[in-house]
Amino acid sequence: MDQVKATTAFVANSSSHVVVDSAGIEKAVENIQGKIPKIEWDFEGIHYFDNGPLTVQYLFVLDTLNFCFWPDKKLSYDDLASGLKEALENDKSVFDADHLQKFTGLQLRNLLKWPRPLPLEDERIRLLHEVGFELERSFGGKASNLVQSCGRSAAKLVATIASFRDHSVYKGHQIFLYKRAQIFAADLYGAFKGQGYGEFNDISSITIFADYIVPAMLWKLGVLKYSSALASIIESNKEIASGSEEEVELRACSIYAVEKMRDLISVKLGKQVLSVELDLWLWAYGVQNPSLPHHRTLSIYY
Ligand SMILES: Nc1nc2c(c(CN[C@H]3C=C[C@H](O)[C@@H]3O)cn2[C@@H]2O[C@H](COP(=O)(O)O)[C@@H](O)[C@H]2O)c(=O)[nH]1
Repeated sequence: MDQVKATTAFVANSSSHVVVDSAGIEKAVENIQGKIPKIEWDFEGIHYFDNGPLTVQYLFVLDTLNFCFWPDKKLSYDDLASGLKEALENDKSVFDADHLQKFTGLQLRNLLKWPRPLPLEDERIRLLHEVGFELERSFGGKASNLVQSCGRSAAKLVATIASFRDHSVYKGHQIFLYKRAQIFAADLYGAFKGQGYGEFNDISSITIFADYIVPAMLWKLGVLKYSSALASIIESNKEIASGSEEEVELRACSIYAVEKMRDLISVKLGKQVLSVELDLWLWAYGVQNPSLPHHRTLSIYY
């Protein structure tokens, strides 16, 4: 994902609200002491897994909907994953491409057993329809065919589903962040343990997935520093507009900072680590620390 790495580096070098702190990176890497805590994919025990194509369909639907939970104080990513899992266990055809194209908001809510409208529910439905349509049109209805068409390249997979168009224009430059597209590749890699549908020759090209948890964790570690104006917006839970300089900097600087951490780990500790591993570690700690303040943006990307 050279595009993601190059354009987020541009943001980190031009930023006004967020600073990637080299001393913070050095300290964080020193503290790791060569032992990045190994977090298992599905450490939460919430995901569907049958080692076959239906798991790929599940992960594709999951990552189609993997954004914006915070506006509902009770809703979390876990509710989405476990709701989709249960629905699939009850009806193996629930995520067939023709069904995806017909979903209504009420059906999705019922399927997740959620008593009120989901945040950005109309967008969630629009995306399900779009994904169902594209799967049927180009991949015989199956996400597993889409994955196979990419010949074990995570970068090609991300490019193919760049319909999860996650990019912004920042100071006149187009910036690529591709959170849900990259996390789909990482979910396959994690769920299938790097084998079968999860085998990629270029998994090291994937960056972290810039959501609202990882930046908060990097800030807590001292790797990211905020301007005082931005710090007070985040602390007071004030919304930050999607595509604003602040929002792009938070996400892009997170990606850049973790790539720098990888470089430093390689130089100092002689270890090659994947961004996927660093992401899961940072995310798992962040998500288990609900008092950690995070930025709030209404977004279909994360
Ligand atoms: N960077 C990054 N962000 C991730 C994930 C995951 C889940 N990945 C699965 C992979 C292995 C594990 O077993 C996980 O189950 C979700 N998110 C994001 O978090 C936010 C939800 O937070 P809250 O509202 O508190 O539930 C929301 O933006 C969501 O998109 C990740 O791995 N990395």
